[in-house]
Amino acid sequence: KRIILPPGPKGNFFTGVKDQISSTPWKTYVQWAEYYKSPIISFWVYNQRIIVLNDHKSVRELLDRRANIYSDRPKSWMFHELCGRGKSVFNISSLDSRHSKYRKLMQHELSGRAIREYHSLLESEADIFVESLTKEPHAIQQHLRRNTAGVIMNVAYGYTVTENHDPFIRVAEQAAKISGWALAPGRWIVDYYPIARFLPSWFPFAGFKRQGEEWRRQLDSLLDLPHKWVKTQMAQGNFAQSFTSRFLKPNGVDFIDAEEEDIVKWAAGGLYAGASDTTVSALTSFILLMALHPDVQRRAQHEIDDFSEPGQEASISELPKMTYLTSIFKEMLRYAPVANMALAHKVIQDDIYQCYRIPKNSTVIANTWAILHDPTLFPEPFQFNPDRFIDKGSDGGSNPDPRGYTFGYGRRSCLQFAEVSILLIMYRVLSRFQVSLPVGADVPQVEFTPGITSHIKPFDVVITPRRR
Ligand code: HEM
Repeated sequence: KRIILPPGPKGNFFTGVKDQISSTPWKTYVQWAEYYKSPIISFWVYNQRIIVLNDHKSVRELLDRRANIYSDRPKSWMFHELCGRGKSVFNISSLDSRHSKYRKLMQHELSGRAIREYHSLLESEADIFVESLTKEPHAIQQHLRRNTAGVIMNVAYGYTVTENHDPFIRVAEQAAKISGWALAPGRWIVDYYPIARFLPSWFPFAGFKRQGEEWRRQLDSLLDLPHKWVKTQMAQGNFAQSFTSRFLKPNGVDFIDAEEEDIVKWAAGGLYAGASDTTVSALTSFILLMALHPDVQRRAQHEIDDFSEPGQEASISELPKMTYLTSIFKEMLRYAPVANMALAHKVIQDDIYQCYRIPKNSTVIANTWAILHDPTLFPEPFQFNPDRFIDKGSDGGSNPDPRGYTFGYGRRSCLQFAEVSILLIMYRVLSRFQVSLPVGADVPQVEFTPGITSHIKPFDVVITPRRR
């Protein structure tokens, strides 16, 4: 067979197909895949060759099985270089030795058995969440944000968030805002013509350079702030154990290597960035979907009631045994994917897949949304139906587990910690509250926001305490 590039639209000589991509690129890519009769498509955006994988087979084969060459990240010159974020957990090149060091540290602390260490923290933050929701049921978004930040700030720095307008949360939110501006696609000329980075800062068209330098200063100090706080607490002998403290003082001995300390600082910074918006998005979807599907909610509550006596809560380790609750969790991640296209990967050497040539340095995007809405994998994909994950035995069959897609791929995939923290809040909400639409309200259409992290567009729900 002739080895060719995957097919795709040609676009304009200077900008490629930039102007043909809608605000929901995952849908545009599905249309192109259908038009070109190939699940793998390729095109240019400015000077970047993009390859999009729209089916589960190519994603598994390339991003997972060939992870050794498909786990790099494409470079955003504005964010990585000018704003100095190239060392962040999400952006670091897979060829840099830091990449495997970050992953080892994070997996050691936040995957597998290690997660058990955090059960009591998760339980006490969930208690605070239930109490706040009982007092102010209309402020659900604030409580979800507070819960997510409370958990991750404690895990990363041993810092206890005491109020919704906590100063450390403001710091982290400011960093997230600046990152969003610096990463805005198509906004910075230097991302597409990297040679522009050599312009002197005073040059008339070099506003981006001055902006990058200013953001770099701000982001550096936002990253330093919580790290320095932990060090001060440790010096005073008055600190809670955390990801940072454990690595700064392993076995009670002071850490002295500046490079290793820098690695810990960046890894801890990555935890908040990874956890905050994603967890809030998943839990918001959960609340809205429960209001829209009272039958699903009722069935989950029956299951929960069978597991624990009235007035008692099941422990975290019992949650995975609740098969219907777990099915709701999977269906919510499938129906309303938090990250429709994960994060972009980059391939570091020329490769061949089927009859296609995948050139070195291409940006490779997994269209997670397309896979999770593929009717051959998930029949009636636009229906919210947790039953699809209940094992129906040899004749019924069930749909594949969406967690294999929604948390990303290969050597860039997410940490397991996300799962347990979300499942616990789902359980507590169903056990203690009733979620419904306001009386007499029309059933709203489910719509999604665009962006790297997608949310269901909010609508009014009523949350009332539930008696068991
Ligand atoms: C619903 C919740 C979450 C979802 C859907 C989610 C999804 C993702 C996705 C799609 C990626 C990118 C994978 C790729 O590039 O292939 C990722 C990476 C990552 N996530 Fe999550 N995430 C969630 C929660 C969390 C939480 C709670 C944490 C921290 C405790 C976290 C930390 C990370 C980290 C550190 C990475 C690393 C990436 C890298 O090596 O580049 N995430 N996640």
